[in-house]
Amino acid sequence: MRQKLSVKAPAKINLALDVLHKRPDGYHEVEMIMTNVDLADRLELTELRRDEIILESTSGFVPDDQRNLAYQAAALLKKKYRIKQGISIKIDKQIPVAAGLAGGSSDAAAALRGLNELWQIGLSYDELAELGSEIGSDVAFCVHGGTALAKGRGEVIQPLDAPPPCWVILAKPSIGVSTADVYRRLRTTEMKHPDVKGMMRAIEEKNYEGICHNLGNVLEDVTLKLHPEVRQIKEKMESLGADGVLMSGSGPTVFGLTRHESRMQRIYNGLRGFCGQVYAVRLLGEKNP
Ligand SMILES: C[C@](O)(CO)[C@H](O)COP(=O)(O)OP(=O)(O)OC[C@H]1O[C@@H](n2ccc(N)nc2=O)[C@H](O)[C@@H]1O
Ligand SMILES: Nc1ncnc2c1ncn2[C@@H]1O[C@H](COP(=O)(O)OP(=O)(O)OP(=O)(O)O)[C@@H](O)[C@H]1O
Repeated sequence: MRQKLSVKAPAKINLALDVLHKRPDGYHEVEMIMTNVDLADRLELTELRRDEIILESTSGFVPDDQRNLAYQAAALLKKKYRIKQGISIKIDKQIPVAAGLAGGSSDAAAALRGLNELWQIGLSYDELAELGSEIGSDVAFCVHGGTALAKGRGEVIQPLDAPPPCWVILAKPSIGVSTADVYRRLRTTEMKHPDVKGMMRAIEEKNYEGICHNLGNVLEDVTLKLHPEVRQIKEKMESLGADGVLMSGSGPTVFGLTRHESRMQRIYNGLRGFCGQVYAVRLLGEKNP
């Protein structure tokens, strides 16, 4: 019987994103607080007799070859651990692409976790995260999942407690944003830094109001200037009564927080039709099993 495994790949949002400086290697030194939400892709991994990697996805927007980050994860493990078995990766894509929600990174991380188990390689999450950061800066967080402070270029992970439960409304306009372009346009001397320590304290104290108060992302201004429709979505979400509103990552997805189901419904309904894709999901916040 061929071995099969199904792995979940949840999206992330950045509750806080600060950039300290640009590094000599071209990356930016960051301090970010990331957490998972229950919008997820699902990867079905099936062993193949032939030594090859086959990738399919339900989305027309993602590559199905070595450009796919989940393909790169499988290729990396095969090369490093001299795995001779082939693998079929089927991605049921639910996370919008190029959205600031780390869809590709989470698929890569899920492939690493799943193949580590399927091929019985025996790596720890720390080891998988280190490998994953060769693929992208967000992959390390996605290997661990849950809620974490990420430093370095995003690959140095310090786990945090889960924030208190709440609804997260995600709104993505019908544009894609290039992360590299947003970082390139960032002027590190003109930034309003978010209070990352304040956010960590609020999470530790399970202080929902404190979390809403400390939301901040230095990349937001860059993307808002490039795409005024992102600002319109922010303003709309605020006027519909979200307690805190912020752009995730390099955007363009904007998220809003509320604890009340009736208000979640109001925000969700108010945004549908106004904006490309809208989701109402829960904060996950807990680490991957
Ligand atoms: C915006 C965030 O998603 C927030 O979580 C991440 O910082 C970006 O993570 P990512 O998409 O996994 O990023 P990568 O694929 O590693 O890098 C894409 C590009 O973004 C820029 N980049 C990324 C991370 C970082 N700390 N500094 C950077 O300057 C680099 O130009 C890089 O070429
Ligand atoms: N499995 C994948 N899922 C989505 N995109 C992928 C995948 N593999 C490669 N890509 C490519 O990566 C690019 C960015 O996609 P992704 O959805 O990961 O962006 P993102 O949500 O902005 O990521 P981040 O928040 O980490 O910056 C897309 O243009 C896509 O072509």
